[in-house]
Amino acid sequence: TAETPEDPHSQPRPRPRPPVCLLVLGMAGSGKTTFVQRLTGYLHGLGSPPYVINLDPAVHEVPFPANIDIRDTVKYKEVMKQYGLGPNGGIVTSLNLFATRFDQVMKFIEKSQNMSQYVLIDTPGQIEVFTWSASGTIITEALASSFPTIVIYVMDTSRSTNPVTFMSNMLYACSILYKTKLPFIVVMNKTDIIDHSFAVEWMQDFETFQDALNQETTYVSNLTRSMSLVLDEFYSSLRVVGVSAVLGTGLEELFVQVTSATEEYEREYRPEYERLKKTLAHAQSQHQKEQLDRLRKDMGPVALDPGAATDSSASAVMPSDLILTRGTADEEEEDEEDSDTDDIDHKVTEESHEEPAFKNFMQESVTWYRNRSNE
Ligand SMILES: Nc1nc2c(ncn2[C@@H]2O[C@H](COP(=O)(O)OP(=O)(O)OP(=O)(O)O)[C@@H](O)[C@H]2O)c(=O)[nH]1
Repeated sequence: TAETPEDPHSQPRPRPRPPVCLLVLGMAGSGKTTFVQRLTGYLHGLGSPPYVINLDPAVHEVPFPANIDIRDTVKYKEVMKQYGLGPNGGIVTSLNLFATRFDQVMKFIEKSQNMSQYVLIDTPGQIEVFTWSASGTIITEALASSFPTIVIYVMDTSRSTNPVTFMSNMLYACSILYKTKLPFIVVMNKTDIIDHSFAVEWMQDFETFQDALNQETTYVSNLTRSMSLVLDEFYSSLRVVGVSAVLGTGLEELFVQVTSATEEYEREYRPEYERLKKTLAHAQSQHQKEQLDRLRKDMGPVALDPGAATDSSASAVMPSDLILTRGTADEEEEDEEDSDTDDIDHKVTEESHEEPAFKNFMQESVTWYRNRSNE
Protein backbone atom coordinates (compact mmCIF):
# COMPACT_ATOMS: atom_id res chain seq x y z
CA THR A 1 0.00 0.00 0.00
CA ALA A 2 1.14 3.54 -0.73
CA GLU A 3 2.63 5.37 2.19
CA THR A 4 1.23 8.81 3.07
CA PRO A 5 3.96 11.43 2.88
CA GLU A 6 5.02 12.69 6.27
CA ASP A 7 3.91 16.13 7.39
CA PRO A 8 7.15 18.13 7.52
CA HIS A 9 5.81 20.18 10.47
CA SER A 10 4.93 17.23 12.63
CA GLN A 11 7.30 15.72 15.20
CA PRO A 12 9.71 13.32 13.51
CA ARG A 13 8.31 9.85 14.05
CA PRO A 14 10.66 6.92 14.46
CA ARG A 15 10.65 4.52 11.55
CA PRO A 16 8.49 1.48 12.28
CA ARG A 17 10.73 -1.30 13.47
CA PRO A 18 9.80 -4.93 13.90
CA PRO A 19 8.13 -5.35 17.27
CA VAL A 20 10.15 -6.83 20.09
CA CYS A 21 8.53 -9.96 21.52
CA LEU A 22 8.78 -10.31 25.29
CA LEU A 23 8.10 -13.91 26.23
CA VAL A 24 7.15 -13.92 29.90
CA LEU A 25 7.99 -17.17 31.69
CA GLY A 26 8.06 -18.04 35.36
CA MET A 27 6.98 -20.51 38.00
CA ALA A 28 3.34 -20.62 39.05
CA GLY A 29 2.55 -17.68 41.30
CA SER A 30 5.72 -15.73 40.43
CA GLY A 31 3.53 -12.90 39.16
CA LYS A 32 3.66 -13.29 35.36
CA THR A 33 0.10 -12.19 34.76
CA THR A 34 0.33 -9.24 37.14
CA PHE A 35 3.63 -8.29 35.49
CA VAL A 36 2.14 -8.40 31.98
CA GLN A 37 -0.81 -6.38 33.22
CA ARG A 38 1.50 -3.76 34.73
CA LEU A 39 3.70 -3.66 31.65
CA THR A 40 0.66 -3.22 29.42
CA GLY A 41 -0.50 -0.25 31.50
CA TYR A 42 2.99 1.21 31.56
CA LEU A 43 3.39 1.05 27.78
CA HIS A 44 -0.08 2.47 27.23
CA GLY A 45 0.99 5.33 29.50
CA LEU A 46 4.01 5.94 27.26
CA GLY A 47 1.74 6.10 24.22
CA SER A 48 3.12 2.80 22.92
CA PRO A 49 0.36 0.23 23.44
CA PRO A 50 1.72 -3.30 23.21
CA TYR A 51 0.23 -6.22 21.30
CA VAL A 52 -0.72 -8.70 24.03
CA ILE A 53 -1.11 -12.46 23.71
CA ASN A 54 -2.37 -14.75 26.45
CA LEU A 55 -1.18 -18.35 26.07
CA ASP A 56 -2.57 -19.58 29.39
CA PRO A 57 -5.69 -21.59 28.55
CA ALA A 58 -6.57 -22.18 32.20
CA VAL A 59 -6.50 -18.66 33.55
CA HIS A 60 -9.89 -17.56 34.92
CA GLU A 61 -9.56 -13.92 34.12
CA VAL A 62 -7.09 -12.05 31.98
CA PRO A 63 -6.68 -8.71 33.71
CA PHE A 64 -5.30 -6.95 30.63
CA PRO A 65 -6.73 -6.27 27.19
CA ALA A 66 -5.42 -9.25 25.21
CA ASN A 67 -5.31 -8.92 21.43
CA ILE A 68 -5.09 -12.68 21.13
CA ASP A 69 -6.31 -15.02 23.82
CA ILE A 70 -5.82 -18.77 23.55
CA ARG A 71 -9.11 -19.19 25.42
CA ASP A 72 -10.99 -17.80 22.42
CA THR A 73 -9.66 -20.64 20.33
CA VAL A 74 -9.47 -23.61 22.65
CA LYS A 75 -11.58 -24.22 25.74
CA TYR A 76 -9.34 -26.29 27.93
CA LYS A 77 -12.16 -27.79 30.00
CA GLU A 78 -13.78 -28.95 26.79
CA VAL A 79 -10.45 -30.45 25.70
CA MET A 80 -10.21 -32.28 29.06
CA LYS A 81 -13.71 -33.67 28.58
CA GLN A 82 -13.32 -34.69 24.96
CA TYR A 83 -9.96 -36.39 25.41
CA GLY A 84 -10.50 -37.69 28.94
CA LEU A 85 -7.58 -35.71 30.33
CA GLY A 86 -6.77 -34.21 33.71
CA PRO A 87 -6.15 -30.48 34.12
CA ASN A 88 -2.45 -30.66 33.17
CA GLY A 89 -3.08 -32.83 30.12
CA GLY A 90 -5.87 -30.47 29.13
CA ILE A 91 -3.57 -27.46 29.32
CA VAL A 92 -0.76 -29.16 27.39
CA THR A 93 -3.14 -30.37 24.68
CA SER A 94 -4.79 -26.95 24.42
CA LEU A 95 -1.40 -25.34 23.87
CA ASN A 96 -0.53 -28.01 21.31
CA LEU A 97 -3.73 -27.34 19.40
CA PHE A 98 -3.04 -23.63 19.52
CA ALA A 99 0.55 -24.09 18.36
CA THR A 100 -0.70 -25.78 15.20
CA ARG A 101 -2.29 -22.47 14.26
CA PHE A 102 0.53 -20.23 15.37
CA ASP A 103 1.24 -19.22 11.79
CA GLN A 104 -1.97 -17.20 12.00
CA VAL A 105 -0.76 -15.49 15.14
CA MET A 106 2.45 -14.61 13.31
CA LYS A 107 0.39 -12.96 10.59
CA PHE A 108 -1.47 -10.88 13.16
CA ILE A 109 1.80 -9.83 14.78
CA GLU A 110 3.16 -8.83 11.39
CA LYS A 111 0.08 -6.76 10.73
CA SER A 112 0.37 -5.09 14.12
CA GLN A 113 3.96 -4.06 13.67
CA ASN A 114 3.25 -0.50 12.62
CA MET A 115 1.13 0.00 15.71
CA SER A 116 2.96 -1.86 18.46
CA GLN A 117 6.58 -1.69 19.39
CA TYR A 118 6.27 -4.56 21.83
CA VAL A 119 4.48 -7.88 21.83
CA LEU A 120 3.87 -9.25 25.33
CA ILE A 121 3.26 -12.96 25.67
CA ASP A 122 1.93 -14.41 28.92
CA THR A 123 2.50 -18.15 29.26
CA PRO A 124 0.73 -20.95 31.18
CA GLY A 125 0.97 -20.98 34.97
CA GLN A 126 2.94 -24.21 35.05
CA ILE A 127 6.21 -23.19 33.47
CA GLU A 128 7.12 -26.64 32.13
CA VAL A 129 3.96 -26.69 29.97
CA PHE A 130 5.70 -24.11 27.84
CA THR A 131 9.41 -24.63 28.38
CA TRP A 132 9.47 -28.43 28.00
CA SER A 133 6.83 -28.97 25.36
CA ALA A 134 6.99 -29.23 21.60
CA SER A 135 4.40 -26.48 21.30
CA GLY A 136 6.46 -24.12 23.47
CA THR A 137 9.45 -24.74 21.22
CA ILE A 138 7.40 -24.23 18.07
CA ILE A 139 5.97 -20.96 19.35
CA THR A 140 9.34 -19.68 20.59
CA GLU A 141 11.11 -20.54 17.37
CA ALA A 142 8.35 -19.10 15.21
CA LEU A 143 8.61 -15.81 17.07
CA ALA A 144 12.40 -15.73 17.29
CA SER A 145 12.89 -16.52 13.63
CA SER A 146 10.93 -13.42 12.62
CA PHE A 147 11.11 -10.87 15.42
CA PRO A 148 13.61 -9.84 18.07
CA THR A 149 12.50 -12.11 20.91
CA ILE A 150 13.56 -11.88 24.54
CA VAL A 151 12.80 -14.24 27.38
CA ILE A 152 11.72 -12.56 30.59
CA TYR A 153 12.04 -14.94 33.48
CA VAL A 154 9.87 -13.72 36.36
CA MET A 155 10.79 -14.98 39.79
CA ASP A 156 9.25 -14.44 43.19
CA THR A 157 12.04 -12.70 45.14
CA SER A 158 10.22 -13.12 48.44
CA ARG A 159 10.24 -16.90 48.00
CA SER A 160 13.93 -17.02 47.07
CA THR A 161 15.50 -15.77 50.27
CA ASN A 162 16.72 -19.23 51.16
CA PRO A 163 20.05 -19.77 49.36
CA VAL A 164 19.17 -23.32 48.29
CA THR A 165 15.81 -22.22 46.90
CA PHE A 166 17.50 -19.29 45.21
CA MET A 167 20.04 -21.61 43.61
CA SER A 168 17.31 -23.97 42.38
CA ASN A 169 15.46 -21.06 40.82
CA MET A 170 18.64 -19.86 39.12
CA LEU A 171 19.39 -23.33 37.82
CA TYR A 172 15.94 -23.40 36.30
CA ALA A 173 16.54 -19.98 34.73
CA CYS A 174 19.85 -21.25 33.39
CA SER A 175 18.22 -24.32 31.86
CA ILE A 176 15.67 -22.13 30.07
CA LEU A 177 18.42 -19.88 28.77
CA TYR A 178 20.20 -22.88 27.27
CA LYS A 179 16.97 -24.34 25.92
CA THR A 180 15.64 -21.20 24.25
CA LYS A 181 19.06 -19.79 23.32
CA LEU A 182 17.57 -16.30 23.43
CA PRO A 183 18.52 -13.06 25.18
CA PHE A 184 17.40 -13.39 28.74
CA ILE A 185 16.32 -11.05 31.52
CA VAL A 186 15.62 -12.17 35.06
CA VAL A 187 12.88 -10.08 36.61
CA MET A 188 13.06 -10.32 40.38
CA ASN A 189 9.45 -9.55 41.15
CA LYS A 190 7.67 -8.61 44.38
CA THR A 191 10.40 -6.23 45.51
CA ASP A 192 7.71 -4.43 47.51
CA ILE A 193 7.91 -7.40 49.90
CA ILE A 194 11.69 -7.71 49.95
CA ASP A 195 14.37 -5.79 48.10
CA HIS A 196 16.26 -7.93 45.60
CA SER A 197 19.67 -6.54 46.62
CA PHE A 198 20.43 -9.66 48.69
CA ALA A 199 20.09 -11.77 45.54
CA VAL A 200 22.22 -9.43 43.47
CA GLU A 201 24.89 -9.60 46.16
CA TRP A 202 24.77 -13.40 46.15
CA MET A 203 25.26 -13.35 42.40
CA GLN A 204 28.08 -10.84 42.40
CA ASP A 205 29.95 -11.96 45.47
CA PHE A 206 30.67 -15.64 45.67
CA GLU A 207 31.83 -15.42 49.31
CA THR A 208 28.58 -13.85 50.48
CA PHE A 209 26.64 -16.66 48.92
CA GLN A 210 28.93 -19.23 50.49
CA ASP A 211 28.38 -17.56 53.88
CA ALA A 212 24.64 -17.81 53.41
CA LEU A 213 25.05 -21.46 52.48
CA ASN A 214 27.07 -22.12 55.59
CA GLN A 215 23.89 -21.60 57.56
CA GLU A 216 22.53 -24.64 55.76
CA THR A 217 23.66 -28.03 56.96
CA THR A 218 21.82 -30.37 54.65
CA TYR A 219 23.62 -32.39 52.00
CA VAL A 220 21.76 -30.28 49.44
CA SER A 221 23.91 -27.33 50.41
CA ASN A 222 27.05 -29.24 49.43
CA LEU A 223 25.59 -29.79 46.01
CA THR A 224 24.57 -26.15 45.87
CA ARG A 225 28.11 -25.11 46.76
CA SER A 226 29.45 -26.97 43.75
CA MET A 227 26.66 -25.75 41.52
CA SER A 228 27.23 -22.13 42.49
CA LEU A 229 30.71 -22.38 41.00
CA VAL A 230 29.20 -23.56 37.75
CA LEU A 231 26.61 -20.78 37.77
CA ASP A 232 29.19 -18.05 38.21
CA GLU A 233 29.62 -17.70 34.47
CA PHE A 234 25.87 -17.66 33.95
CA TYR A 235 25.58 -14.79 36.43
CA SER A 236 28.36 -12.78 34.85
CA SER A 237 26.38 -12.09 31.68
CA LEU A 238 22.91 -12.15 33.19
CA ARG A 239 20.58 -9.16 33.09
CA VAL A 240 18.74 -8.79 36.39
CA VAL A 241 16.07 -6.23 37.22
CA GLY A 242 14.15 -5.79 40.46
CA VAL A 243 10.49 -5.07 39.84
CA SER A 244 7.25 -4.82 41.74
CA ALA A 245 4.45 -5.75 39.40
CA VAL A 246 1.97 -4.56 42.00
CA LEU A 247 3.53 -1.13 42.48
CA GLY A 248 4.93 -0.74 38.98
CA THR A 249 8.47 0.01 40.15
CA GLY A 250 11.60 -0.96 38.22
CA LEU A 251 10.04 -0.75 34.76
CA GLU A 252 12.32 2.02 33.44
CA GLU A 253 15.34 -0.09 34.31
CA LEU A 254 13.62 -3.09 32.74
CA PHE A 255 13.32 -1.28 29.42
CA VAL A 256 16.99 -0.28 29.54
CA GLN A 257 17.71 -4.01 29.77
CA VAL A 258 15.17 -4.81 27.05
CA THR A 259 16.93 -2.40 24.70
CA SER A 260 20.29 -4.01 25.44
CA ALA A 261 18.81 -7.51 25.01
CA THR A 262 17.26 -6.46 21.68
CA GLU A 263 20.67 -5.33 20.47
CA GLU A 264 22.10 -8.66 21.56
CA TYR A 265 19.38 -10.42 19.57
CA GLU A 266 20.20 -8.43 16.44
CA ARG A 267 23.93 -8.98 16.87
CA GLU A 268 24.08 -12.61 17.88
CA TYR A 269 20.78 -14.38 17.42
CA ARG A 270 19.29 -13.08 14.21
CA PRO A 271 22.13 -14.27 11.96
CA GLU A 272 21.85 -17.70 13.56
CA TYR A 273 18.06 -17.82 13.09
CA GLU A 274 18.39 -16.71 9.48
CA ARG A 275 20.82 -19.54 8.90
CA LEU A 276 18.57 -22.05 10.67
CA LYS A 277 15.56 -20.90 8.70
CA LYS A 278 17.32 -21.58 5.42
CA THR A 279 18.58 -24.97 6.58
CA LEU A 280 15.16 -25.94 7.87
CA ALA A 281 13.36 -24.95 4.66
CA HIS A 282 15.90 -26.84 2.57
CA ALA A 283 15.88 -29.98 4.68
CA GLN A 284 12.11 -30.05 4.96
CA SER A 285 11.43 -29.63 1.28
CA GLN A 286 13.60 -32.67 0.66
CA HIS A 287 11.88 -34.90 3.18
CA GLN A 288 8.39 -33.55 3.04
CA LYS A 289 6.81 -36.03 0.68
CA GLU A 290 8.33 -38.98 2.45
CA GLN A 291 7.14 -37.74 5.84
CA LEU A 292 3.64 -37.06 4.59
CA ASP A 293 3.37 -40.53 3.11
CA ARG A 294 4.44 -42.06 6.39
CA LEU A 295 2.10 -39.85 8.37
CA ARG A 296 -0.86 -40.74 6.13
CA LYS A 297 -0.14 -44.41 6.69
CA ASP A 298 -0.03 -43.89 10.46
CA MET A 299 -3.12 -41.76 10.63
CA GLY A 300 -5.37 -43.51 8.16
CA PRO A 301 -8.17 -41.29 6.92
CA VAL A 302 -8.04 -38.81 9.82
CA ALA A 303 -7.81 -35.06 9.42
CA LEU A 304 -5.62 -34.71 6.31
CA ASP A 305 -7.11 -33.66 3.06
CA PRO A 306 -5.94 -36.45 0.75
CA GLY A 307 -5.80 -34.23 -2.34
CA ALA A 308 -3.80 -31.41 -0.85
CA ALA A 309 -1.34 -33.52 1.08
CA THR A 310 0.51 -34.77 -1.97
CA ASP A 311 1.43 -31.32 -3.14
CA SER A 312 4.49 -30.31 -1.20
CA SER A 313 4.09 -26.66 -2.06
CA ALA A 314 0.55 -26.42 -0.71
CA SER A 315 -0.50 -26.78 2.86
CA ALA A 316 -2.44 -29.95 3.69
CA VAL A 317 -5.03 -28.09 5.69
CA MET A 318 -5.35 -24.42 5.07
CA PRO A 319 -5.35 -22.47 8.30
CA SER A 320 -8.85 -21.52 9.26
CA ASP A 321 -9.60 -18.09 10.64
CA LEU A 322 -9.56 -19.70 14.01
CA ILE A 323 -7.35 -17.39 16.01
CA LEU A 324 -9.55 -14.62 17.23
CA THR A 325 -8.12 -11.24 17.98
CA ARG A 326 -9.45 -8.58 20.26
CA GLY A 327 -9.28 -4.83 20.13
CA THR A 328 -7.18 -4.55 16.97
CA ALA A 329 -7.79 -2.78 13.73
CA ASP A 330 -7.84 -6.07 11.82
CA GLU A 331 -11.09 -6.35 9.99
CA GLU A 332 -12.12 -9.67 8.55
CA GLU A 333 -10.31 -11.94 10.94
CA GLU A 334 -11.95 -10.34 13.91
CA ASP A 335 -15.42 -10.73 12.57
CA GLU A 336 -15.23 -14.49 12.70
CA GLU A 337 -17.37 -15.98 15.41
CA ASP A 338 -16.24 -19.59 15.22
CA SER A 339 -17.03 -21.90 18.07
CA ASP A 340 -14.22 -22.20 20.59
CA THR A 341 -13.67 -25.82 19.85
CA ASP A 342 -14.18 -25.87 16.10
CA ASP A 343 -10.61 -27.01 15.62
CA ILE A 344 -11.13 -30.15 17.64
CA ASP A 345 -12.21 -33.23 15.76
CA HIS A 346 -14.02 -35.09 18.48
CA LYS A 347 -13.95 -38.39 16.62
CA VAL A 348 -10.21 -38.82 16.81
CA THR A 349 -7.96 -39.57 19.73
CA GLU A 350 -5.71 -36.96 21.28
CA GLU A 351 -2.55 -38.42 19.77
CA SER A 352 -3.98 -38.92 16.32
CA HIS A 353 -5.18 -35.34 16.34
CA GLU A 354 -1.92 -33.82 17.46
CA GLU A 355 0.33 -35.58 15.02
CA PRO A 356 -1.27 -34.37 11.78
CA ALA A 357 -1.82 -31.00 13.38
CA PHE A 358 1.91 -30.60 14.04
CA LYS A 359 2.65 -31.94 10.61
CA ASN A 360 0.40 -29.32 9.11
CA PHE A 361 2.04 -26.64 11.16
CA MET A 362 5.50 -27.61 10.01
CA GLN A 363 4.34 -27.80 6.42
CA GLU A 364 2.68 -24.41 6.59
CA SER A 365 5.78 -22.98 8.22
CA VAL A 366 7.96 -24.16 5.37
CA THR A 367 5.59 -22.64 2.82
CA TRP A 368 5.55 -19.46 4.82
CA TYR A 369 9.34 -19.30 5.13
CA ARG A 370 9.66 -20.01 1.46
CA ASN A 371 7.26 -17.23 0.53
CA ARG A 372 9.09 -14.84 2.81
CA SER A 373 12.49 -15.67 1.45
CA ASN A 374 11.14 -15.17 -2.09
CA GLU A 375 9.81 -11.73 -1.21
N1 LIG B 1 3.37 -8.28 46.81
C1 LIG B 1 3.34 -8.56 45.53
N2 LIG B 1 2.53 -9.52 45.07
C2 LIG B 1 2.51 -9.78 43.75
C3 LIG B 1 3.33 -9.09 42.84
N3 LIG B 1 3.11 -9.59 41.59
C4 LIG B 1 2.18 -10.55 41.73
N4 LIG B 1 1.80 -10.66 43.03
C5 LIG B 1 0.83 -11.58 43.59
O1 LIG B 1 1.27 -12.90 43.37
C6 LIG B 1 0.16 -13.76 43.11
C7 LIG B 1 0.36 -14.47 41.80
O2 LIG B 1 0.34 -13.51 40.76
P1 LIG B 1 -0.03 -13.90 39.27
O3 LIG B 1 0.18 -12.67 38.46
O4 LIG B 1 -1.34 -14.57 39.20
O5 LIG B 1 1.12 -14.93 39.01
P2 LIG B 1 1.31 -15.91 37.78
O6 LIG B 1 2.76 -16.19 37.67
O7 LIG B 1 0.63 -15.36 36.57
O8 LIG B 1 0.57 -17.17 38.30
P3 LIG B 1 -0.17 -18.30 37.46
O9 LIG B 1 -1.60 -17.81 37.40
O10 LIG B 1 0.02 -19.52 38.27
O11 LIG B 1 0.43 -18.31 36.13
C8 LIG B 1 -1.09 -12.85 43.11
O12 LIG B 1 -1.68 -12.93 44.37
C9 LIG B 1 -0.50 -11.47 42.88
O13 LIG B 1 -1.29 -10.46 43.47
C10 LIG B 1 4.19 -8.07 43.34
O14 LIG B 1 4.94 -7.39 42.65
N5 LIG B 1 4.16 -7.86 44.70
